[in-house]
Amino acid sequence: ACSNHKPIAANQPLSSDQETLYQALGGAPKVEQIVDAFIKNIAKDAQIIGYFYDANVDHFRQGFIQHFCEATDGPCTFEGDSMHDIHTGMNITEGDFNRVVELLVQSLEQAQVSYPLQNRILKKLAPLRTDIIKI
Ligand code: HEM
Repeated sequence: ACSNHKPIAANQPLSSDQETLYQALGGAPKVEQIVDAFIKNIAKDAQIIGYFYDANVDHFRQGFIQHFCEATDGPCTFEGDSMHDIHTGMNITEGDFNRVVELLVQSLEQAQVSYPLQNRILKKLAPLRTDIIKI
């Protein structure tokens, strides 16, 4: 009886209209796929790679995954410093910010994220612009 019912995990909402962006994307495996593609795209980009010259890639990967998870309403809390504190001092230009967003969009394409979900992600990240670029 009831074998047609999907089991409901304790941490999931009961109906799909409560689905978070994180869940719609496909959760942790998809976020990791996106972030790994993003890191490769940064590594290949002559305009941006210089910013990461002294960065610890494993630390960046963990932090970016956690931040992305929280930003998409996933079950995570970003434990790092504020976006402003992390990026201030890097003197990031508007053009370089835009380029990083482009590299992120490329990563979303590579991970086969649909356009509607891409737009929902960009909407979450757009407000961070003023925290990240140099004033
Ligand atoms: C929406 C845009 C962005 C988001 C959401 C974002 C988010 C993050 C996060 C979560 C971290 C890791 C913090 C940690 O756990 O320590 C980080 C680090 C970093 N970000 Fe961004 N970032 C953005 C844009 C940029 C841009 C435009 C640049 C440069 C052009 C940049 C350069 C860096 C660098 C170099 C680090 C590594 C710092 C280090 O570990 O030494 N970020 N960012």
